[in-house]
Amino acid sequence: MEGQQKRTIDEAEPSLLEGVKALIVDIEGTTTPIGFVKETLFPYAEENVESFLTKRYDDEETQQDIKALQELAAKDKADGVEGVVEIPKEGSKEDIIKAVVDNVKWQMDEDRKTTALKQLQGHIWREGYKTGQIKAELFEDVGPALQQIVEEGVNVYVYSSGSVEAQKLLFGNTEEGDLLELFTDFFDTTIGNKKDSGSYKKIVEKIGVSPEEILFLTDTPEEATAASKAGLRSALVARDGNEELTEEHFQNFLVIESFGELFGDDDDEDYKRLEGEDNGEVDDEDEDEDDLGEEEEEPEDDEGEDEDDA
Ligand SMILES: CSCCC(=O)C(=O)COP(=O)(O)O
Ligand SMILES: [Mg+2]
Repeated sequence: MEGQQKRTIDEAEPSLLEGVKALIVDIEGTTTPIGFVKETLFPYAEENVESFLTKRYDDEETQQDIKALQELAAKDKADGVEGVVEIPKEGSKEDIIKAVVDNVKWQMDEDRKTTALKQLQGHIWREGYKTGQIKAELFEDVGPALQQIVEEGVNVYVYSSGSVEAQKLLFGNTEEGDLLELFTDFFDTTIGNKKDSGSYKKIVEKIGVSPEEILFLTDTPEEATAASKAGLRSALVARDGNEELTEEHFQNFLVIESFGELFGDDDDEDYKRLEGEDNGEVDDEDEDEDDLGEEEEEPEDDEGEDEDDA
């Protein structure tokens, strides 16, 4: 971000959460490193899709996943989508599985965010989380910040292209433990595309507060634009490993590098306590960095105002 005109939140500014009743967070690139999604989740789905389909072919859930992928492939073909891998509606189990696997690999190569692909991926990941092969990574500021936000009475929601089941698996199996209790509800592309403002209008109706009382955090400018068009507040999250934001994005949106920047002066210190930040002035003898659930003692001297560390 060197040389870019960043509209940061300086210490004199009020909390970005001022007047916010609901916070909606994106996952990939916002709460979770893109590297974890691309280097752990996606390879797991790709490597296991064939064995998963073979083992679970007759399950009702798998048959629904296959049907959704068949319908999508037929639609892609009719729409003239380049490179689409067709899936026959009928055929032997082996032929169908082969076509589905090829279609899934093609969609994943294109990083498509289709509901049909995302549903199947979630079902494949379930096994990986259950066996402990997958543990979800979060940026270190996320858990403590969300806990603080919930304690302040703000409801927290997720809106991701990953299926609701995949979202719950992720937040239920993080390296910091099960964080599901922090979230009020989850939304995925069954409500609509994340780049379509209509999706945010539907989410506003479901949440039941006015759009201007909702803050949406995402790494994707087109999603922030769509949310803003629906009347929500939105901010971009710039993380290591994310696509570079342009000068225009910095002009049009507030950009944060850590959820710690959401807090104003008043509650910043509470957040830092939860995060377990050691500024050299805290007696941390009994501190447990991983424990998001317990109150910790007040720092003896809390005048230090460190910058965030994203
Ligand atoms: C449970 S999220 C898995 C990651 C994923 O499949 C994805 O497409 C994430 O997209 P996002 O909308 O969270 O950026
Ligand atoms: Mg994202």
